[in-house]
Parts: sequence; structure tokens; C-alpha cells
Amino acid sequence: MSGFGARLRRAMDERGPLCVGIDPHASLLAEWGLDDDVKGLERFSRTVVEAVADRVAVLKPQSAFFERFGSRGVAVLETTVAQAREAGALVLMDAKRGDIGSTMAAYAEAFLAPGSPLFSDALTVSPYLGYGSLAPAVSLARESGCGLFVLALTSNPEGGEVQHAVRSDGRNVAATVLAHLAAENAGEEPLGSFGAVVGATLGDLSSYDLDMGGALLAPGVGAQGATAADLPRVFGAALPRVVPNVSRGVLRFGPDVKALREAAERIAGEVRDVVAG
Ligand SMILES: O=c1ccn([C@@H]2O[C@H](COP(=O)(O)O)[C@@H](O)[C@H]2O)c(=O)[nH]1
Repeated sequence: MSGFGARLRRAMDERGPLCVGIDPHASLLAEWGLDDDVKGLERFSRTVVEAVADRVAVLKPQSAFFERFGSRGVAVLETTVAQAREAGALVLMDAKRGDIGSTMAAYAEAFLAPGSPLFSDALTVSPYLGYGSLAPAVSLARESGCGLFVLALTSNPEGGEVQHAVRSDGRNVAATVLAHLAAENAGEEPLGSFGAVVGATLGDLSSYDLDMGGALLAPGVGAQGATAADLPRVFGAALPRVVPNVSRGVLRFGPDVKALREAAERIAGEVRDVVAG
């Protein structure tokens, strides 16, 4: 199996760069006419996989919405990951794990060790216990051919108080995370396996060096107010490495499989157009 960066590049080239989120909010379950229980969760997730897993590059289950139901919700998450991978999508597990190194090693095994029930192509992680605390996840990802997406500049307005904080060397925290990622990806072609999460909602990011060799997961398109048309202004020359994420902006069209598919294809088309210039 080739490394995650190479697989992601291939998927983006073949299918377009869109990532669709599987976020079974209680409000969406209700809108879909489903009960807010494990059966509703299972039906919701299976429907999203059926609608888009054979056509988008990446599916991103949001672990929180599955964990909400305890072990039975996590069992649905396991099945969802397996079904999505089987249908040909790369699965990015959005669990935003981050802890001291020894505990981080266990989180990494949960999601990135081949054969683990939640084995995924990539995992979102938080560097806010110090970038070095992620080392066990970086090394297991390398061994397993998986990827990481490290929170750098998140899409929420509260993120700036931590991420824009300026260090004693004059560089801010987010720029430091991006510099660590550039080092991880050095020499990896055509795309490094260590991506950054950078919100599509953030406006002009030209003061940051986004040329860090990996993909930029860009949440915020749709329900958080960003559009495909914003992407060139936000990401500039890094645009060909951007993987925009849309969750509610697609999911609100369910439960009809055709309507979900059309919504994803419409946004994928808009993204393709802006990337093509
Ligand atoms: O900075 C971040 C990091 C992660 N997310 C996650 O992406 C989706 C966004 O969902 P929408 O419905 O498209 O708003 C969700 O799972 C978040 O936890 C993010 O929004 N921002």
C-alpha cells in the first residue's frame, strides 16, 4: 500500500478534492425522520456512505456523534469506516486526539494500527499539548501508511486566542505547527502524509506559509458560512492541496440518496471550478 499522501493525491485527482463529513447531529436525525438512537445513527451513516462513498475522495466521520451513544455507537462507527473504505473513499477519522506521548501512543493504536477495529486512513490530532507529544502518532502513521491532520488554524472564531499567540521567537503558535508539518513532509512526493487543518472561514491567510508539503483540510464550507468561491482568497497558491470539508451543507439534503449525491456533486463541481481557476 502506498503512503497516505500519495493515496490522497490520487483520490483528489480522480474524484476531486471534496471531503464529506458524516456528522449525525440529533437535529439532522430528526430532520431525516429518524429516532435519536443507535438504529437512527446506523441508518443515517449507512445512507451517507451509500450516497457518496463511491464518488468523493474523503469521508470524515465525526467520532463525537457516535461516541454519544456509547459502545453501540462506536460499533456503528466501526461498521461505517469499513463500509466507506470498502466503497473506495479514504476515511479521515475526526476524533481530534491529543495527549501526553504515552497516552497518544494508545490513541494512535486505536485508529492507525492495521487490524484495529477503527483503523482509518487518517486521523485528526491536536498539537496543543506540544507538537512533540504527537510523535507516537507520527511514527505509527508512517509505519502503517496512514496520515494525520494536525489542528493548525481551526475554523471556529475562538481558535485564535491559542493559535495566534506569539512565542518568544516572534513566530505564532499556528505558524510553528505548520513549520513542524513541513519538516515531517520533507521529501514526500507528490503530497506529504501529514496535513494541517486550516479553516475555510478565516479570510486571507497570506501571512502564513501554507507550503508545508501536505494537504490542507478546510472545514467551514456550508453551515459555517464559507463557500467554494472563498477558497482562492483564503489559500492562494496552496489551493491545489486543499481538501474542503462539507458536513451539514450536504447532510441537510438527506435522507434521499439521490438528493445527497446531487448536493455533494454540486459542491464538488464548484470546488473543481475554483481549483481549475
Ligand atoms: O477547525 C475545525 C476542525 C474540524 N471541524 C469539524 O468539521 C466538521 C464541520 O461540519 P459542518 O457541518 O460542515 O460545519 C465538524 O465535524 C467539525 O467538528 C471544524 O468545523 N473546524
